[in-house]
Amino acid sequence: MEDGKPVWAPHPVDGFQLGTIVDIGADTLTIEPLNQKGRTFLASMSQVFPAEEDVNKHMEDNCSLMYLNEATLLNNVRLRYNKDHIYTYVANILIAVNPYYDIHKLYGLDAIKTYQGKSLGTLPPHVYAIADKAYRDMKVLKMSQSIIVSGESGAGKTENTKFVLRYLTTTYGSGQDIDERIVEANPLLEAFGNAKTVRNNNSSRFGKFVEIHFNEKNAVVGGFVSHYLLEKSRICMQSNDERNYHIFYRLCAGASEDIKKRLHLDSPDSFRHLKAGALKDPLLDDMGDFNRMCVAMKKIGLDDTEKLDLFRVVAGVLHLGNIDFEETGSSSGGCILKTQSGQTLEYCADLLALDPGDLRVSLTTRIMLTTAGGAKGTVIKVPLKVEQANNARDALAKAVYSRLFDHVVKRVNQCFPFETSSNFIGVLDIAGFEYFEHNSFEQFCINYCNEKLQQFFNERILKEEQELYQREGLGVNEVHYVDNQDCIDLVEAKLVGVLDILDEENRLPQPSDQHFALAVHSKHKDHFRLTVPRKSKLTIHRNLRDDEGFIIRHFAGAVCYETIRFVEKNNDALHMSLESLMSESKDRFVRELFENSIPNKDSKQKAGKLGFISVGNKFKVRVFVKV
Ligand SMILES: Nc1ncnc2c1ncn2[C@@H]1O[C@H](COP(=O)(O)OP(=O)(O)OP(=O)(O)O)[C@@H](O)[C@H]1O
Repeated sequence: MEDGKPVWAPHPVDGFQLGTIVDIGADTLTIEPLNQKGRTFLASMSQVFPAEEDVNKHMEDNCSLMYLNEATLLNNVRLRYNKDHIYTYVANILIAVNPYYDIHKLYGLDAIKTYQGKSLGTLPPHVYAIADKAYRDMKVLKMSQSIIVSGESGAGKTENTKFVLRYLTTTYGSGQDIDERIVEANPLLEAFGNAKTVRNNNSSRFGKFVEIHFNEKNAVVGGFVSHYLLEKSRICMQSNDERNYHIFYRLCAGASEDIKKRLHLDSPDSFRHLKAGALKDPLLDDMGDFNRMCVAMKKIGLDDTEKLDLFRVVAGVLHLGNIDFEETGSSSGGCILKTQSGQTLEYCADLLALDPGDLRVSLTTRIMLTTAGGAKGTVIKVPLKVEQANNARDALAKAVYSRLFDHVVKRVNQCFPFETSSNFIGVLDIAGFEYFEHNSFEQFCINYCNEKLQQFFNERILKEEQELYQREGLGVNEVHYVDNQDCIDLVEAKLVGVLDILDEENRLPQPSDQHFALAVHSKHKDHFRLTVPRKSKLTIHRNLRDDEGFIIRHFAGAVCYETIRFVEKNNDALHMSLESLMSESKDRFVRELFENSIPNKDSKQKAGKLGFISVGNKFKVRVFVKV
């Protein structure tokens, strides 16, 4: 940095501001802002960066900047964004800024044609250029390729994923309607897996990996979607200004009178699972979206019966949520259904083809199998308290809806079948690093996933590239980066990793979130990456006790996780009575949703308690085996 030349110095709102250095201290610099002469301030040396000669000139590739640092990168991206150039490269990585409006001709057919077969960098940065590079690499290297799309909620991940899919299927499709089906599958997935949140009114509440498969001639032959960690808590609870999954409101708004009658549907404010959140959003047109969704369903080959099956289960989940319980007042201490819930129970039983009596019993009692003594294997019905029955009702609603979502994904996959394929291009659309005021199990899994992606990035971009520079004797200065293996081990190591500690807790006769949090602290007392909430910089977290949470120092920052409900959220198993109730539904569609879900009978009898299916470990295996 030279005297008198502009530099970028920290700014509380804009990130950085231009100024000149007027004095140099031991570790600080005195800066005079260019637009506020005479109002100097001190800035730490490590936060002041050299600015480009011409701060108004932008580059298509950040690597072409004379000085590449955080401030010049941000300025370059901002200059370009202001001119509607939302894409910028950093070598072969693409940065995209969400414009929140349709930029004229940016994605049309002409643009698709322009990018076909063109090397990266020969045309303005574009998501199509990345898609084409993946295709050409697949063809030349004869190897499957993957594109990772990452960013915070609302950044534009899903939209860009869709552009990649559209580009590949339009450009390298086989001309059959399979190409169209791959694109048309999105509205269906979004109807069941997206919701309005405070950050995005069409937020994907699940991660997905979409594979486009190609034959030996490198033409599209089919596709396959894998999904990860649908946010189940949303089914029974939303914050004031958020909503449940789109399908619930669309069905209430758009179904014909006949269907509404058959499904006993009313307005959203008559359902407990909807009325806690925002019922409407001025930017969402539930009725129009319902009609568009039906068109998409038809295009991907769903007939009226299949459509009605989906709607029936959605309605069943809504009615289930309206069932209320009250204490019996008897010495058994159990509960019964409130009288006014009788009709709702009938509706629910009708829609899910269950025996109303069995549903009533399954919601208010829990079946236990004895494991010892003379009466080994005897069935005992344990009455549930009101709170336990509420939990059982909600657990059932979540289980039914998430099985339905699994089914939707499975059904979508049947729309673009392929027998064999030579290679695929995969697009991973998964939430970026998350840090809210309250962070729970979902944030924990997402941030663990991002920690793994960061490691992949470190290895692939920083380590391997630098090794290449060294081999070729380029004499490029070494770029230092923080190895995050210790953080990954903290989460996934066998037995002592947080995921295994949590599984261990779930297997205890009386698992508790508090015991789990304490076990995490005791197993990692002096771990650099882990500490207790009272060490947080934020008061809100400092108020948590040691048995209520932990802080993990991630690559992107420290996050305080509140461990309340970690144990519950980590268990995908339903109480045995509810599980068997569903798998004995008189309706084939409902029955099949619960097929293969009953854990091995012997293991259950051995355990003599509720089966356990680990959500955390399922997530760990599924995300990283695929990518
Ligand atoms: N390239 C784009 N052009 C125009 N609008 C866009 C573009 N990218 C995103 N948007 C707008 O921003 C909204 C949010 O984008 P998107 O749903 O892709 O975000 P996301 O990163 O996938 O968020 P989440 O993680 O919450 O699912 C879109 O519904 C769309 O209205």
